[in-house]
Amino acid sequence: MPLISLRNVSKTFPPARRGDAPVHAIDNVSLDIEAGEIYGIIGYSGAGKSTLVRLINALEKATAGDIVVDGVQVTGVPDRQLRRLRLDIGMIFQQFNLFSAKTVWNNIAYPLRVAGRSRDEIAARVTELLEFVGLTDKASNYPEQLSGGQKQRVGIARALATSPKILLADEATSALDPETTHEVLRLLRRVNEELGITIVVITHEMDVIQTLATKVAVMDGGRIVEEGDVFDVFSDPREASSRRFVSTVVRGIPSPDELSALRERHRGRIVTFSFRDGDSSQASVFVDLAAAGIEFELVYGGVNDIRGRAFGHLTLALTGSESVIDATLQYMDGRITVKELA
Ligand SMILES: Nc1ncnc2c1ncn2[C@@H]1O[C@H](COP(=O)(O)OP(=O)(O)OP(=O)(O)O)[C@@H](O)[C@H]1O
Repeated sequence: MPLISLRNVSKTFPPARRGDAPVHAIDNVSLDIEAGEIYGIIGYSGAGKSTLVRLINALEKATAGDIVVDGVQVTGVPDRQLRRLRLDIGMIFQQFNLFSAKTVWNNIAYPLRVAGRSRDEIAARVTELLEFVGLTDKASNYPEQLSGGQKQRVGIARALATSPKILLADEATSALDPETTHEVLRLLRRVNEELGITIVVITHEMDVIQTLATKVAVMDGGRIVEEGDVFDVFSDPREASSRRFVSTVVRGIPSPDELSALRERHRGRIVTFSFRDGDSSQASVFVDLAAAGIEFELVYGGVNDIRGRAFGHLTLALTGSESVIDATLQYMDGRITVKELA
């Protein structure tokens, strides 16, 4: 059974002013997230990502549909049961949301105090968490004395305090520079691998999904337009909005404008060779072309790696005898995908 399951869930906000239309923030979304996954939700601002997550931890009530988290029906449960459910779900935020007047220690201890744990229990747990996030020496510092990356590590420790099964990360790295982002992503991966916690990552940054997630859903206008294994969505995005996101981190097939710029700078026929894990190696492209005596120049594209699986689109300018090029491309097509750009 999935750890998080949404069936035909919708959330409509009433209009802000009389006469305005209601906002369909979530529109008939169905989604399953299995225990142990790192599940990415990507989409532009306003796509409905935060609302989706707020529905999962019951900060918002769905207008329609069913949400089940860890076997508990979230929709329509009494408040007492919701409090228990929320202990099962930790959350981290873009702006960290730490208590500025509390030390690092007290920030992390806070949810344990709220949950009524004993002093000894709190001391042992906070010590353990500080060690896990590498901030033992900062226990008595205040948030303003920390860097952004350190603040987010405190946020993660606080979110983990009550040993939740699920961690929701809402744009958790969007306020951080690229290097600090990678440090936080590495920590999140440890949270998943070492503690077995299921993570739902909301972001508009495709590279966060590429380095962290195992599964991804692409949201647009309150709907999930594409969903699947990160490798599949990155290597072969089917929907236009997924293709736009993927193109921010993967150089695919050149756009018409890029193609005319390439034609100005390069002689020959412009051909894209696309390959995915499991296809015969991309090295064979160069071997086959060289064997046929065709000259080639790599003009666009690259090879991508997602968790050890490779895919890419290599666009080459080919020069040589027309008939030899035709025959060679025909021979190569089928073994890998060959597309001559018009
Ligand atoms: N409390 C609310 N009342 C009215 N409308 C809301 C409310 N919360 C969200 N919305 C609307 O719902 C839509 C989805 O918003 P949401 O914040 O979920 O998107 P998002 O993908 O998380 O965007 P962002 O990345 O900017 O946070 C938007 O049109 C937003 O204006």
